[in-house]
Amino acid sequence: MKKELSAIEAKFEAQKIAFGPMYFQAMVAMRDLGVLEYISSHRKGVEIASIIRDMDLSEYTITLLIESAEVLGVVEVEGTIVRISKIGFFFLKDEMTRVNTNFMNDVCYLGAKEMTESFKTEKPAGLKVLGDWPTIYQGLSKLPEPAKKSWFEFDHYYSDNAFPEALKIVFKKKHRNLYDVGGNTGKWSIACAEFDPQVHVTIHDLPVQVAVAKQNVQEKDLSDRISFREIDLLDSAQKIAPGADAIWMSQFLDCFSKEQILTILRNAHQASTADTTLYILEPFFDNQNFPAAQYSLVATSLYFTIMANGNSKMYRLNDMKELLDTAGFEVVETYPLIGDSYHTILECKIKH
Ligand SMILES: C[S@@+](CC[C@H](N)C(=O)[O-])C[C@H]1O[C@@H](n2cnc3c(N)ncnc32)[C@H](O)[C@@H]1O
Repeated sequence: MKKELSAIEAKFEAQKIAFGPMYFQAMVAMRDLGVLEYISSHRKGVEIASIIRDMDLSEYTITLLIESAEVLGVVEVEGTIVRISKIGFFFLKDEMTRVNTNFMNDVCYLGAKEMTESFKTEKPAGLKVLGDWPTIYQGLSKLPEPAKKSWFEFDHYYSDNAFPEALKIVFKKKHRNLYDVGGNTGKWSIACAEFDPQVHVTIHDLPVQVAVAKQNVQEKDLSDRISFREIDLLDSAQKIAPGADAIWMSQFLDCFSKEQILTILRNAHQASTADTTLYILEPFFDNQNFPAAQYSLVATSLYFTIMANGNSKMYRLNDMKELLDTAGFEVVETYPLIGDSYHTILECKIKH
């Protein structure tokens, strides 16, 4: 059973919420000013006076950053010596933490102030700080820097980890014709074309994204193996064409509300026969091995609220299975937490 907190402990926890954004920015500053790296490079610890002497920063800056980091457990201070802690090491060196921090800072931070408004209107009220689009998807390829770099690093970090194992799973079957729905920059489609020399892939995405994917495919000299379909899958009049052996949706359905997911799955259903396999790759937040994964995925849902479209989120595994069932699909195989990733693949067929 969870230990009950004393009133003093609970009040302290509440302050962590109250001041969280300030500490977050202090750690970003400490990282970006190079102070954390400097401390980390002295593994046994370093005199605070030496940091002030060696770095082109004031005593005020160094001492306040160290005081903030000590509160968070990012550094340990003993007398006049400071050293990096295990938490500090992960904040500085761990790739997932770096990608998440930059995503929060460059894409989400300014817009997060519009959280209440976003929930009230179910619109991404924070998105206006990046551009004037109804959802972030119309603006992805035109995001201002550094938001664009951080958005794509975040998206690719998670899907890239899943792709090597996913390729082995998908190509256990021979697929001649594969649709990559929400194909984004074309990474998965290119990986498929390189993995199986006989497969033909069609990227389905919004026009702005298709333009970027086309360029990437041309650069890889794969234009005869990868085609494009400009499509807005929120418009149920725009039908997915029949003829696919496999329909692939990776980190795609979490971009939509449950009602919208049903519309999209029904669209996939009308394009499917008994020979079509639908693959869904998603990081479901309730089947993760590590608490850091669930914590990150729920925060990602809040990004969808304020910046992406105001009504989508990361889902539970069973939510997705129920939506698939309602749309007329059965899950024939579940591949949980494939490879070194947070993703599960649901392999689906139409119900007879
Ligand atoms: C989070 S990205 C996933 C990218 C890729 N599949 C991956 O796993 O990295 C979602 C993709 O869905 C596309 N998308 C969003 N709304 C869409 C819509 N209404 N119709 C078609 N594609 C859409 C976006 O443009 C984007 O490329």
